[in-house]
Amino acid sequence: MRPNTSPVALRQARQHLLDSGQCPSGLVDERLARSWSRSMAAGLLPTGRPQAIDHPSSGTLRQVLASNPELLAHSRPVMEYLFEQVRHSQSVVVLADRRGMLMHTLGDPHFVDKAERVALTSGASWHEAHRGTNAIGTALAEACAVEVHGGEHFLERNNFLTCAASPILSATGELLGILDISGDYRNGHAHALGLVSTAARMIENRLLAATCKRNIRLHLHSAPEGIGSVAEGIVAVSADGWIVGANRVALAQLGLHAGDVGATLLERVLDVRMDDLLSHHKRRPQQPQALRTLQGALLFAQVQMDTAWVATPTRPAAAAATVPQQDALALLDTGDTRWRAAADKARRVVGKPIAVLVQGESGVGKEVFARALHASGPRRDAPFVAINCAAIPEHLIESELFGHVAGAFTGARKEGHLGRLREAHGGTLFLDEIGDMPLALQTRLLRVLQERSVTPVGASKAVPVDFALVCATHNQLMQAAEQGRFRQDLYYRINGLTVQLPALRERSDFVALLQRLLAHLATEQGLGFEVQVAPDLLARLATYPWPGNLRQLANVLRTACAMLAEGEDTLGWEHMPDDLVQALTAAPTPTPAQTETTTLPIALNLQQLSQAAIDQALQAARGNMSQAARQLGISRQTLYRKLGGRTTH
Ligand SMILES: Nc1ncnc2c1ncn2[C@@H]1O[C@H](COP(=O)(O)OP(=O)(O)OP(=O)(O)O)[C@@H](O)[C@H]1O
Repeated sequence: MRPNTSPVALRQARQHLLDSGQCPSGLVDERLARSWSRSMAAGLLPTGRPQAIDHPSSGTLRQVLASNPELLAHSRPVMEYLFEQVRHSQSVVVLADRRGMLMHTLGDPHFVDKAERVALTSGASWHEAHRGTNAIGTALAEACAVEVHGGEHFLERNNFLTCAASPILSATGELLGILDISGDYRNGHAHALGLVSTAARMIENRLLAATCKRNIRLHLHSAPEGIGSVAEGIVAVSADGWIVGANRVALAQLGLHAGDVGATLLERVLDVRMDDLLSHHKRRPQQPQALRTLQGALLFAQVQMDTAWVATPTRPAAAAATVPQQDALALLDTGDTRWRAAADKARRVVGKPIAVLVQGESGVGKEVFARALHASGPRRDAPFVAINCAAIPEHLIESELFGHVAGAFTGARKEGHLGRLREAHGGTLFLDEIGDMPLALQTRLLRVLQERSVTPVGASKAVPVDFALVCATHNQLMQAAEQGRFRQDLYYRINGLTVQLPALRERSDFVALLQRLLAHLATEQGLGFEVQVAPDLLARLATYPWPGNLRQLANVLRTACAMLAEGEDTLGWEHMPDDLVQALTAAPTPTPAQTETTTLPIALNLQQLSQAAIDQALQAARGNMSQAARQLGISRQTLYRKLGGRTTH
């Protein structure tokens, strides 16, 4: 496995293996020792036969071939080229799937016993568990290129072979299969490992170009002449700048790992903006651009893209039109600093191709926020399409989102269905409770976001779509992604910018918010006067934890306003629902200041009341902030905020 394992050491190691059934330490390369150990753990004996497994039926083989069409199609021409290089060394060139099953072989294995020839035909398994250490099985197990010579094979019956194999990876780093050269160990090709590794790179590059044909591709090399060679890096980028595919060279050039694909913006690793990259390409399509990686290395880049795709108008006129700006978010701002910070952040990306993820507890106003964001941006005259991923039955989500052609499945609408994603074309798609989307649909959604096109259920052609994406979740998506319940690449994709909306109990603008809600309700219910709240009730409402957040508060106030009798303009305890009254009165006894019923303007009144309540709680808790906050029913942070510049002990 390693050229410097001496024949003597190998012989000793094999003897040890035969005598003791143990893998000797220190005599052979570590990778070989690991592989021998795995072979023994699989129940194989060096002098024994391969693990008895049936040669698969032709149906099973057909299935395996049918599930790897792209891999086979792009491997065949490269295998032919490779075979030409090794023709005189009596070798076969083999392609195996990701489980080690041979899918395609080239060359006549006359160096193999007649009885053994079947082992080198399509359908045979060269998984380590079946045939012990061998280049295909070990390359799969170690996920890297390996060479296995003669006596390094675990089974003695394979000691006449020399094999070199390299994994073939997808554009996103997934292991697709193994390319291998096997021959008689006395005639083995001196450069088999280099050849097979280069050929595997060629297949990977062809696959990348095919699977990412809808994306912008950057061919990278440290010298302009290197572009187009097998040593070039290739990175596929979506229209909004996300890296959606890369070959191994590109990963190394950009300092990335396979796991970063789908989760990294190009401009985070290359010092260039997408607009500049594309405008240079438009002006001088044949001339490579000199770029710097963020580590400072110089790379030349040549852009390639499918012109038919790029020429597709992706943004309808309505969205592109310059309409006077209006700041709908500002209309929701009632002074809370955390809410305002979230709005400021979101405002900066509105109109740009950056997905926004709104996080916050249920009822904090995530959808209201997303609508305001849409209304503040250049797409405001186009649709805002809201989908609650948790509310649609799982079996309907697919057609609901992606649409279907007429009669695509039993129960499908006769006339077909456009699908919510296409309804959002030009506008904003709001995916609420995105964390509840089934995993299979996450994969389809990711594809839509990468390719910017939708294939309706039952349709054969993709339709371009263009929308701004805003997602919302009340749970920790990052955690869900770490636990495998949510696709990490989708998580990074929808999380161009995260904004966290504070829970109502954490907000410092309760009174202003309440006044705005009351003003809104007064208009909604045609009251014709300003609604007040009795100060003792207000003091209680302000310190209540509001588990249902703004939704709960808005509902309570809506019902209360509707209950105001003729001539009444002040909400009191009698207008509150019984369960809320119970919860409010179960809280700590109000301070004397809180029980005052003056008719001072609400804001001033509350300020005085809450300062008095805070002072009293702090006194009772002897300055212990956590205890005081608990008593007041607010968070420690809120208490600190409410104290503002005041010093505490
Ligand atoms: N800024 C606001 N002004 C007035 N009412 C609001 C505001 N934000 C939210 N509400 C009220 O709260 C209700 C819930 O808001 P929204 O649906 O946006 O919350 P959400 O965080 O998306 O909830 P969920 O997580 O349950 O989907 C709204 O229907 C509205 O009555």
